[in-house]
Amino acid sequence: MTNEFYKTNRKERAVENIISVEHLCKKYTTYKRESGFKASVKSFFHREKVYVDAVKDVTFQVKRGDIIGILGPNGAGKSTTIKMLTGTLYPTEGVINVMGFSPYKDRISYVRNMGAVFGQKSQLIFDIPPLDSFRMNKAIYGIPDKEYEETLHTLIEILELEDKVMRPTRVLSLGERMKCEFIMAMLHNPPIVYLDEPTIGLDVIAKQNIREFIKQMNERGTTFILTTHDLEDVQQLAKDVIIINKGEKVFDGSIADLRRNLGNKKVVELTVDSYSEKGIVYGNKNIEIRGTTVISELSHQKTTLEVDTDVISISEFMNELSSQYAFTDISIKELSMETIITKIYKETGNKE
Ligand SMILES: Nc1ncnc2c1ncn2[C@@H]1O[C@H](COP(=O)(O)OP(=O)(O)OP(=O)(O)O)[C@@H](O)[C@H]1O
Repeated sequence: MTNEFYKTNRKERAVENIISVEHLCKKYTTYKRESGFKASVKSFFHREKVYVDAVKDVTFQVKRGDIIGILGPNGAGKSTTIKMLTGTLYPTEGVINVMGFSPYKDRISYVRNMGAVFGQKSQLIFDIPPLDSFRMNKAIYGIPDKEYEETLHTLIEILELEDKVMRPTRVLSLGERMKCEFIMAMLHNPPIVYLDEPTIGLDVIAKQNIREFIKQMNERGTTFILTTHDLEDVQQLAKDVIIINKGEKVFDGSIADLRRNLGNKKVVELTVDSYSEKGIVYGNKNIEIRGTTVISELSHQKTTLEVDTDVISISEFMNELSSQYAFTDISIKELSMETIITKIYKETGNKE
């Protein structure tokens, strides 16, 4: 399977592009440093340059009102892409157009139109209550009093933070703090909000609260660009996904497209009767049903199979299975998102 295989483009919808990225590249320049005192002294006089192609010729568009998930393994170039979109890094090559702004060149006017939440970097001041940090942003963005009061009231209510925003930030839980980060990013009511790992380190309930908030804000019109390693974030939120691997875009489309591109596969979990003469023999990987492969054997009796439904229909598979083997339980599921993403990372990460 070639990388081209994944490059199905998202269908054009009859709404305007809010972000247009053309042939974006970022090359970092660093210096090689060897360890030891002698090498340190030497590097003072001569430093060998090292180039890192973090983003290579990436092109995509985002429609107003979308939630786009940017996925990729560690070091793929996601944060670099987000930093170029927010204007904190300049591209080495290529063009970014966000609502007519060039993020890096028009930084001052652009920041009024976008917000950003970085899961690993706080915008709140630790020793003062979030409310004071919010007031600081009110002043920075020049938000009129009435608008500020209304937006703040709405955000505090949706995020259920009424009794929290007056306590010092340092005493808040991670989940409460993350909700306050969202208020910081959204007080000036930006049409676009960038989220870099917004649910990192949160418990399942806090994650769910944040996801519900993002959904509500999206229904009110905010466009979100989200990078995450949490596939549940993507499944629950993202309308479309862009996958980057080794700096290159390797997929751009919906989650349904992603499944289709991998072929129509189902995962079958079988529990076999170990006492039956017809039972699948433990350790036997040669299940002789066409389009079927054993992907794992959890125990003596539990086996997981992958069935390619382009080769054999599920009813044919069931007929063959029951004529050849005895089983006591069966479940048939879609390929998990994790399996799909792992396959894509592997298949697109191996080339040089
Ligand atoms: N300032 C920098 N100087 C040199 N190389 C850098 C710099 N920042 C990032 N890189 C390199 O660029 C590549 C892409 O990094 P980036 O942080 O964009 O990846 P990522 O997809 O966000 O990864 P992760 O999921 O681990 O956060 C990596 O190889 C990284 O080591």
